[in-house]
Parts: sequence; structure tokens; C-alpha cells
Amino acid sequence: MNLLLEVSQLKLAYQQQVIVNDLSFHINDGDICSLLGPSGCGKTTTLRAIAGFENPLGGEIRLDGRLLSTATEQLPPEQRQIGMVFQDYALFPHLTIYENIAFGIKQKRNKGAIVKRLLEMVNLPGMDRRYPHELSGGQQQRVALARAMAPEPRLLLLDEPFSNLDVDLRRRLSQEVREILKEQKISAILVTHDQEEAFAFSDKVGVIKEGNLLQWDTPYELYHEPNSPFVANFIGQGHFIRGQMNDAESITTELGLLAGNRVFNWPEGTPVEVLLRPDDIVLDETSDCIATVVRKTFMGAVSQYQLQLPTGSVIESLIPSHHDLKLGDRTGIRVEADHLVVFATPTDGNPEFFRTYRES
Ligand SMILES: Nc1ncnc2c1ncn2[C@@H]1O[C@H](COP(=O)(O)OP(=O)(O)OP(=O)(O)O)[C@@H](O)[C@H]1O
Repeated sequence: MNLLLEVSQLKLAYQQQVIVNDLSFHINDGDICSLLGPSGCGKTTTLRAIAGFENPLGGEIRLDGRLLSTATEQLPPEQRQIGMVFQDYALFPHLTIYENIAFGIKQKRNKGAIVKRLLEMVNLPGMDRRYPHELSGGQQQRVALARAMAPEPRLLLLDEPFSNLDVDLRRRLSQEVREILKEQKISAILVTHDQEEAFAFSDKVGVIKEGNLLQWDTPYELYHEPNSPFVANFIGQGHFIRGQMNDAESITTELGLLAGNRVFNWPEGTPVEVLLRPDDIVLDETSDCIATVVRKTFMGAVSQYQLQLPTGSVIESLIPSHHDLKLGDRTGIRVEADHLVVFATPTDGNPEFFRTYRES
């Protein structure tokens, strides 16, 4: 695997206010990655710095080993071999689709053939004489992608490119774009605050909170092995319940003694917080753990339930919809998790511990 982009200890600020701090990650040639985080956490600012539109206060950015940005030196955006696709498509309204795509490759002799190939690639053959306003949002975004790919960039940056589209089209187009990028072996970084989109689109995802990169990992690892309560909360659904280490492998909780395929270092009696995902909770009529249905969302094949435990704690469960529990019903439940995500309860009662973007 060849190293493509190296972002090292990047620091970015607007008017002395630090927005991104000590951000480091790298991507390999052919990788498709996402920067994921709540609104205002610094994703777009990071992307703009990679593209060359923001100058860092510290750290450096390299592409193929070549220095692109430091606090004192910046390669101009047009010399970086980086393409960009924006949320609002940013096509030139007075130019035809052909002229839009050919815009960045004016000097190339065979640009007619290149544009034709790109239009076929993005599934818009024969649209070259139309104007942007004659295309749908999804079609315009495909043209924007073709335009960004025309100069054969080493890296493509995508800033929330699907967020103006309706949910269905959004899912389909992001899948389609991923396939095109993989086929063409083009590396890309997507900025999004939509976790499902990041998961479906990317090989690796970086979770950012307030300008700090908390975890850089595969979607699978992020979901199953979150390294902090924030990532655990931000990725997927789930609730924490209180517990106490019983021994190195098991935890006493209000849902009984929980154990997974994992050994922990905390001494017996240590107070801990256990993350329970909706798929960890199953119905079990023989169980002594009784929960009350306090909210229900029918989702087709499954229903999502919020269940209240006798202590008042709330957890969630995805249950096949033919079970059809009603609000107020009481049911036996059991935890069925092959591994447990556990964090030690902060001794200082740190209010930040469980604060998530959803609650704040
Ligand atoms: N030109 C600017 N001048 C001053 N502050 C800015 C500027 N652009 C962005 N900011 C601030 O920098 C912070 C990070 O913004 P940024 O756009 O990078 O966040 P983001 O994670 O991409 O958010 P979103 O998902 O809402 O686009 C925000 O607090 C924002 O208000």
C-alpha cells in the first residue's frame, strides 16, 4: 500500500480561534475515507486546508510525499492535483455540461473523448449539450463529480456532496460514486455528519469532536470497538447502564451478570458504564429482567423499542416486528452480546463523559 496523504499535527484557526487542533491521519492510495462529526467540529475547515484554501497555523500536509502546506509554505490549490466536489454542485450555469466538465482540461487535445468517457462513467451519456438547470439535483452532482475527475486528480475531496438530495437518491448515488471511485482507483475523502453515509461509503472513518480527531478506524471497528464514550454514543445507537466489575471478565448490572469474550484490567468492585446496542437486547420470556415499553417505532421488518428498567434506566432494542409489543407492556429481556464495550465511570463525576451531540 502506497502512502498518499499525510496530515500531521495540523492546527487551523480563524481569527486566532483554534478550530482544529493537532490533527493527524494518513490515507493510502486507493482508500476512500470520511471525516465524520457533529456540525461545527471542523470537518470542512480540514478539507479546505487539504485543498489549499486555508493556511495552517501549524503542522503539515503532504501528498505523495510532496509538501503541500505548512505554517509558512503553501502550494497553490491548482498545483495540488486535488479535485473537489461541493454540496451545492457549483456548476457554471451559463456553460453546457460538456463545457463544465471540460473546464479544467482546456489544454488537453483529446478532451472530447475524455468528456464522453466521463459522462458514460457517471451514467449521463448524451447529456453534453444540456445546461445545468435542465438536469435534476442527482444528475448535476454526477456532472460535478465528472468535472472534478477530468484532470485526473490524485485525491478527490467531497464536501457533503449528497446532502441536498432526498434520502433514497442520496443512498443510491453515494453507493454509485463509491463504485466509480473504486473502479477508477481514485482516493477520496468525504465530509459528512451522516454516520450511515460515512459507513456505507468509506474504508476508514475519522470521528472528530471540537477539532480533535478521536478515532480513525474502519466502520466495523468504530461500531464495535469505540475508544471513547463520545464515539460510542455518536456511532450507532445505544445506551449506557451502570455496573460494577465482578471479576476481570464479568460485570454486575441491573440486567444481571454480563460477560463477553473480553478480559478487563479494572479491579473487582470498580464502577463501570456498559454500552448496550439495540441488537444486544433480545426478548426472553423466561428472564427475570423485566422492562416496560416506553416508546416504539415501527420500521417494517423490525420495531425499535425504548425499554425502561425498574431503576428508571432506558435501553433500546430492535425486535422482529411480528412480536408487536404495545406501549406500557412489560416483557422479559436478556443481554446477548459477544463482546462488551465498557468504560470506567469517571471518579470526578465528569459531566462531559456522557454528553453527546444528541443531548447537547
Ligand atoms: N470563515 C470563517 N471565519 C470564522 N469562523 C469560521 C469560518 N468558517 C468556519 N468557521 C467556524 O469554524 C468552526 C468549524 O467550521 P466547519 O465548517 O469546519 O465545521 P463542520 O464540521 O464542517 O460543520 P458542518 O457539518 O456544519 O459543515 C465553526 O465553529 C465555524 O463557525
